[in-house]
Order: sequence, then structure tokens, then C-alpha cells
Amino acid sequence: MPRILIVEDELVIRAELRRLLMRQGYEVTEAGSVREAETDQDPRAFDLIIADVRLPGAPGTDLVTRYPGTPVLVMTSYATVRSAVETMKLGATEYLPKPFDHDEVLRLVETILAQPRPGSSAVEESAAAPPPTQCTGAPTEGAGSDLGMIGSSRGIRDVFERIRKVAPSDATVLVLGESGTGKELVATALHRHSRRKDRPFVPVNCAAIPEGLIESELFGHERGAFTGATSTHTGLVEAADGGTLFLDEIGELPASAQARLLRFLQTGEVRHVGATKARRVSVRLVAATHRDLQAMVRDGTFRNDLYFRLRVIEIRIPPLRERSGDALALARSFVTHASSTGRRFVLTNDAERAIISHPWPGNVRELENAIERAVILCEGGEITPELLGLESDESRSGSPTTDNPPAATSSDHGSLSLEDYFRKFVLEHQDHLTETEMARRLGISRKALWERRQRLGLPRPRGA
Ligand SMILES: Nc1ncnc2c1ncn2[C@@H]1O[C@H](COP(=O)(O)OP(=O)(O)OP(=O)(O)O)[C@@H](O)[C@H]1O
Repeated sequence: MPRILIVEDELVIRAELRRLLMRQGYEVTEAGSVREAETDQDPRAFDLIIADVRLPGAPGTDLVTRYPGTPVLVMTSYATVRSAVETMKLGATEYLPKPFDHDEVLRLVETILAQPRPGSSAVEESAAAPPPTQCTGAPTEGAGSDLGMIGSSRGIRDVFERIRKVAPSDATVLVLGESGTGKELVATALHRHSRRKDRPFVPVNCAAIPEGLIESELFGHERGAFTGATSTHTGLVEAADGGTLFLDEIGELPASAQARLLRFLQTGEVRHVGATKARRVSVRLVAATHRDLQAMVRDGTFRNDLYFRLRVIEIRIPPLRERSGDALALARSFVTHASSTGRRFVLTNDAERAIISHPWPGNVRELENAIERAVILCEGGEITPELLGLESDESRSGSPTTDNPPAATSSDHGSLSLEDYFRKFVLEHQDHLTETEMARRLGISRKALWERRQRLGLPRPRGA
């Protein structure tokens, strides 16, 4: 019978786990800390270690790095996607957020024990095989935790399934969804679950690069190709050689760059601006947009042939308002993450109700920002609806559309709303400040500056 070592200092949980595993016939040994596990036992002698992250003395994750040949199932009550990802990066076999579900634990244990151990002949045989793409029984609440994503609604589970299915292939993927739904996260997951995962992932926001520079940024240029091209420059497509190129906001790509991208997709070759020779590269393309590309094709602003090349596989992320239950799960996870930095926070029942009923026009990003803001403003540990600062029903005007998301929440402090302030600042400074400097002064990222410009109808003057 497989031997399992439980390293957990909470006696009630330890006893519960022991009973559960022993009922299935596993041989179970217990320890209350990493030190105890190492002094009283030889952790390598076990088929599986189940360890809590927070233990007196050293964290349970130390066992992951100290005994790389032994599978470790790491559990913690401070579950967040980020810490899960960190733990998996250390080499943990699986990750289990507490409180756990008995069936879930047993399924995970069975799956792990069924996998060949490093050093066994079965491993050598399968070493050349591609990595497993199926999620091996990740927790229900975190059905996408292996992908670094949260959600268990039907809509998002379809997305997870599609990611796992298409990630291992080299097919071009078009990710569609409203702003803030997680398109970049999907692209990252596709890369991480592909055979290219150890090669570069190069994200490019097409809208953030001035029109006049985009071709040379993407495809590189030769010395002297244009005024200012003082040396040969490698483009981002070449930088992604062997890996994945993520073209975000592909709908913003100007016509000349669309033509070049199409040629690259047809031939697999890149030619620097101003060069006569092309170079073959191996790049998987993932593109994303919040725009209706089909409509853009119809009105002639996006090439039909490129559109068909891009949408070999389409992944459509539903807006958060259509993903029942996900907003609350995401909110709790963001709060838990904020709590892991030292202070403890909790959502009040009213705040949870407000989160459930809010339509989240800005999707997950809006929710993330609302929690971040609440945590900053929170003086005790309780996050109330007021701290979330959600727009009331009355102040919401109509339902959002993909192309025209509603404006940001206005601040009720002072006479100038945040929007007005932003608008005024941009109009006053855009002629003499770079976008980077303007974003820095506003205290936001360049991407956020670009997004807010779009939302408020203040696009950056082309060529700026
Ligand atoms: N399912 C999810 N689980 C956890 N975090 C998520 C999820 N979806 C989105 N996020 C978080 O929400 C934020 C916005 O996600 P992301 O940038 O991927 O959205 P996007 O659709 O690419 O946005 P945009 O269209 O504006 O570029 C990020 O911080 C991301 O980590």
C-alpha cells in the first residue's frame, strides 16, 4: 500500500486527513513540522507527502525543494492563485486550498500516486512525451488553478477546457472578450501549457506602439531603412523565436502591419524593414482583441484574409456578469491575497451581496481594482460595500457594449471627478510629455493610460 506522510500542525485537520486516507487503505504517518518530519522519518521513503504551507519553523514548501524525487501535495488555507502558481513553480506536484473537499483530496492523491516517480523506468520512457495537458483534478473552486485562473462557472470552465485542449498544438489562437476579462491571462496559460513553455513569451500591445514604428518594432529593421535607423534592430517576432508571440489589441494594427503579419503567417519568415532577405522563425501566435473583428472586416478596416488566418482556434471569454459565482470567488481570492501580506481582511456579507449583484462592466480588472482600493482604504479588517466604491444602479447608464465600455467611476471627492481630472491632465500634457512620463505622473501603467484614453474617447494622436 502507498505510504503517505502528512505534515500539518493543526491537529483537527491532521486527524481528519489521516482518517480519510486510512479508510482508503493508505499507510499514513504524521508530523507537526518539517523538522519533525525530517528527524523522525526519512521523507524520501514515502510515496507522497501532504504538507501545509504554514507550519511552525520552516514552511511546508521547503519539502518540495529538499526532496525533488518525492511528490508533494501542498495545502494552505491562504489559497490564492498567485501563491498556487509560486508553489507549483517550486516544483510541488499539486496544490490544495483549504478547507478541502474529501472527494477532491482522494482524487488528487490517486492521480499523483498513479504518476510515475522521477527515476523510475516509466519516467525515463515518458520523458520525451509532451507534458500532460489535462488538469489532474484541481480543486473545484480553482478549476483553473493549474492555468493560473479562478472561476467555476460553466462559461469559464469551457474556456479552461479549450485552453488545455489547444495549448499543446502550434495553432494560432484568437482570444476574444471584453476589456479586463482575462485575455492576457489566457494567452499566458496557453504558453505555459505548451511545449514552448521554456522559451520566450513576448506580449505586445499593438495599440501602445505608434503607427509609424509598429512594423519595425514587430519585424525589425536594417540599418538605414529609414531616418533614425542607425543600427540593425531585431523585431519582437524574432525575439519570440521558439516561443509564443502575444499580439494584444490586434484590431489596432494598421493596414501595412496587417499585410506584413499575414505574410509572416503564410511563410513563417520575417523580413526586417529595409531588408531583402528573410529569416525563418518558429513562433506561435496568440492574438487578442475586445473589438468585433468581423465587423471591422465588413467595414474594411481589418483584412479578411488575416482574420481567417488568426481565427484558426477561437477562445471567447464571457464577460464577468455572465459568469455566475465567479465574481465572488475572484473577490475572495483577491482579499485572501491581500491578507497574505500581513493584515487580515474579510468581506462583510453586505459587501459579498454587492459583489454578486454588481454587473462588473470593467470585468475582472474592475473587481481587482475595487478590492485593491478597499484594502487601501480599510481601517479595520472588514471590507464593506462603501469601501468597494461600486457605482449604484442609478448612476449606471445602460448596459456596456464591447466597443464602448462605460466610463470609470467618478470620484465624489472634490469638484473634479477622476475622469475630468484625467481628461484635463492628458489634454494639457500630451503635446509635451511622452506617454511613459504621463503614465508615471498619473501613477498608472502605460497600458492603463492607453485603456483609459480609449474608454474616454481620447485616443493618442497617431505617430505620437
Ligand atoms: N479568471 C481569472 N482569475 C484570476 N485573475 C484574473 C482572471 N481573469 C482576469 N484576471 C485578472 O484581471 C486582470 C485583467 O486581466 P487581463 O489583463 O488578462 O485582461 P484583458 O482581457 O487582457 O484586458 P484588456 O482587454 O484590457 O487588455 C489581471 O490582473 C488578471 O490577472
